[in-house]
Amino acid sequence: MEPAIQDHYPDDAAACYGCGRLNDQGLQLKTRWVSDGSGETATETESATETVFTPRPEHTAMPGFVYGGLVASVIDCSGTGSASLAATRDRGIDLVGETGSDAVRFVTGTLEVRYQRPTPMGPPLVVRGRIAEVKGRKVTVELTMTANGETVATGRVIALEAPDTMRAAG
Ligand SMILES: CCCCCCCC/C=C\CCCCCCCC(=O)SCCNC(=O)CCNC(=O)[C@H](O)C(C)(C)COP(=O)(O)OP(=O)(O)OC[C@H]1O[C@@H](n2cnc3c(N)ncnc32)[C@H](O)[C@@H]1OP(=O)(O)O
Repeated sequence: MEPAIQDHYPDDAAACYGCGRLNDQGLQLKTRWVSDGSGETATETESATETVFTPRPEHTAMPGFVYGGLVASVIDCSGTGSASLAATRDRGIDLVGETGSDAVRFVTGTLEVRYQRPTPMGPPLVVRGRIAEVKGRKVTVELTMTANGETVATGRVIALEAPDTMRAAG
């Protein structure tokens, strides 16, 4: 399995509620390139990322259905994680070891979510991300969330490379 980008954020960038590996109360989302099964990472044009999360009872909107804010959170960090994967690969950085500090870090500039149908509570939510554009410090990612194979939400994240001043503030 491909490494999760969030396992390669340095400790001072690993507290995010959505995807920080050091946030015990958080969702601890993990985002990876989808490998094509051949052991090779897919090529630029066909590559996609994947983030999988199974909602918990406290993520309920109404009995049987997932809260939309949780859906947005999962799409959000899938987007920033995908942006980080893309920029890290573009710069030729290898992700090494179990945890590390080798990922390029991104924050959310814009988050758009379109709720296509009610999201059922129970099955894993699978988010596929496609890198639409890499432009300097800005990466645009288009995302689709499915549950039981049906699309429940689509989204777009414009992610910006985190300025050093943000890290100091954290
Ligand atoms: C907030 C604290 C975070 C601490 C992070 C510590 C470091 C660790 C980092 C990562 C670890 C993992 C964390 C995952 C995070 C999960 C998701 C979140 O919850 S993030 C929190 C919510 N987001 C914010 O609070 C951003 C608040 N906004 C800002 O700080 C700035 O607006 C920022 C950094 C996003 C952009 O400011 P500029 O000064 O870098 O950007 P300019 O140089 O003006 O523009 C560059 C290009 O980007 C576009 N751009 C700028 N802001 C945009 C925006 N908000 N939406 C879309 N495009 C934007 C511009 O139009 C320009 O595009 P053209 O090159 O002309 O094509």
